[in-house]
Amino acid sequence: MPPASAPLTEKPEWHALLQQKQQLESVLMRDLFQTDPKRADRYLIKGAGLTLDFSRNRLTDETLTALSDLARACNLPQRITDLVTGAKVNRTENRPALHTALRQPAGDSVWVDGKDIIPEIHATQARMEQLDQAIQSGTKTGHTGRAFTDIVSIGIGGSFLGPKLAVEALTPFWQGNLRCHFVANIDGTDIAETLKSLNPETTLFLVQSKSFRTQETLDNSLIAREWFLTNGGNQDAVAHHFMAVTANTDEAVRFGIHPDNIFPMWDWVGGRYSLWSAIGLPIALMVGMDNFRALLAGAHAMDCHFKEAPTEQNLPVVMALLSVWYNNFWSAQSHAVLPYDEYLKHLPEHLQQLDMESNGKKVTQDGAPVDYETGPILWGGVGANGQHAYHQLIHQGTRLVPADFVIPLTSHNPVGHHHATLFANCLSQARAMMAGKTEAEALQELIASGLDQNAAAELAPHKAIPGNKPSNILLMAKITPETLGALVALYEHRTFVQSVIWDVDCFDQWGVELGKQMGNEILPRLIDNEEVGSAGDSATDNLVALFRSANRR
Ligand SMILES: O=P(O)(O)OC[C@H]1O[C@](O)(CO)[C@@H](O)[C@@H]1O
Repeated sequence: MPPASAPLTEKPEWHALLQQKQQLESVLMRDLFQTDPKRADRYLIKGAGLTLDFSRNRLTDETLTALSDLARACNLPQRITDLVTGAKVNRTENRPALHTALRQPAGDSVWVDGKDIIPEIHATQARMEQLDQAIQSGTKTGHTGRAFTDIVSIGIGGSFLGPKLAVEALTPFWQGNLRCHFVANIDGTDIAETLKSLNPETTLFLVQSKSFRTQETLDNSLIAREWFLTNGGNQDAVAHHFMAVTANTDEAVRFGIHPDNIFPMWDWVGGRYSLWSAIGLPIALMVGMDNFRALLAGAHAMDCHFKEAPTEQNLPVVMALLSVWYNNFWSAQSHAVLPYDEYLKHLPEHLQQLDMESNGKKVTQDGAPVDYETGPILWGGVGANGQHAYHQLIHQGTRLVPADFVIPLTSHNPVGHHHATLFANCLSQARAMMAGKTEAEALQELIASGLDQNAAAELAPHKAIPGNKPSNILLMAKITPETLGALVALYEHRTFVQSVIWDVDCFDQWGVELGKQMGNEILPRLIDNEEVGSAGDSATDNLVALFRSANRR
């Protein structure tokens, strides 16, 4: 028998799954439902306020057991313990990844380099609460004494996507009359358009950057400060209007942020896992600290479920194993996330960074090239709009696109029959993907509608839908801080479990760095007045020349 550390594709559990795939190739899900009336019940699992219906997948109990065996063979239980106890799971950066600690209650202990980090996390939350209360009560105002009306969060990547998702998703919980704006892009339009509607006297800027070295964030913050100074502000007043969240306090102070206005981040929090830290300030200020704590509590409930639930009842583990199943055994190239809730419209964007920056890797933890596919392309958008766009490809295209439908049972906006209609749309899409329509059924329908045999036979192949397309449905009672926290934590753990199976470091992102480095080399060639040498290739040089002539001053 190969040792436990055998490469993934040499493990017997991998081969068992290859056999499963062969057995299931000609099996139709619609038949599985027909022969097993308990299928829907068996594949409905719950945790942390979320319900996962994974019955519409190409699997049987045997497959599920084989997937669980693979997880055990990859040491998943130990790897989960390592994650939550602060082992250095980010091996290439020699760091723990302790986003779970950010949502642990006071009184718990998690140790990093001999120091319990929980007290510092809660002290930071207390500072966030003070700021929230001071803004709400009017004791913290702009430099002229006027109450803040607008918050501008300047950050990108993980310092942007998570807070933006949560602020939008929790719109029904917004307090007071504060408005929140996000600026991320280095396209000047982003900051310019945002500033147009703002009054410098009543605007608070949050510079959000773990490293405080990210060009987009620093350049946008400089423009914001310049705008503030040229529109009635002054150097002393900057301290009233600019705050930062960063792990690099020295740089933030050098930039001009007052030390009292800096909230800490820690190198043991990955950017894309950071909305639970002070990077979540825009959320806390918009929905209040009680709701922010409820968000943390929802995520913590999912952490407990993740640590404690048996593999086949464990929501993130099952979802991750299903992703591996389709990615590695059925050649699915992508995965769709389809939130059937307007408030969750930014979920796919956040998950794109979470999943693709984490698992877009091509070497194992030991640096050996993988001989299997790793992270799929994650995409999606809000339902039912997608039904009138890309669902056609899911139903009748040549590619296999497993999908997650995410839908609350009740709506914050119960207008007319809208929510029932939305729910019906969601169920019908999942059912159509699963059951499809055979050519014989299409033919029968066409003849019944009055078409003659020949015309019906001609049309039937176009109307036949193959079905057998897998999907999950994730439900929650309503979108609340708790259920949102659980949902986002669920996907974080799903991402981690996939990385454990694929044996990749899901907490680094070296690929992003090369583009940043090259960008820094190209920029002077675009803006310096004197002649510049080659950027290294003629294609880049040609376009540098075009840009220079178009922007000659
Ligand atoms: O918070 P920072 O340091 O500005 O980084 C922003 C983002 O840039 C990245 O390093 C690369 O995109 C992300 O991982 C991170 O969330």
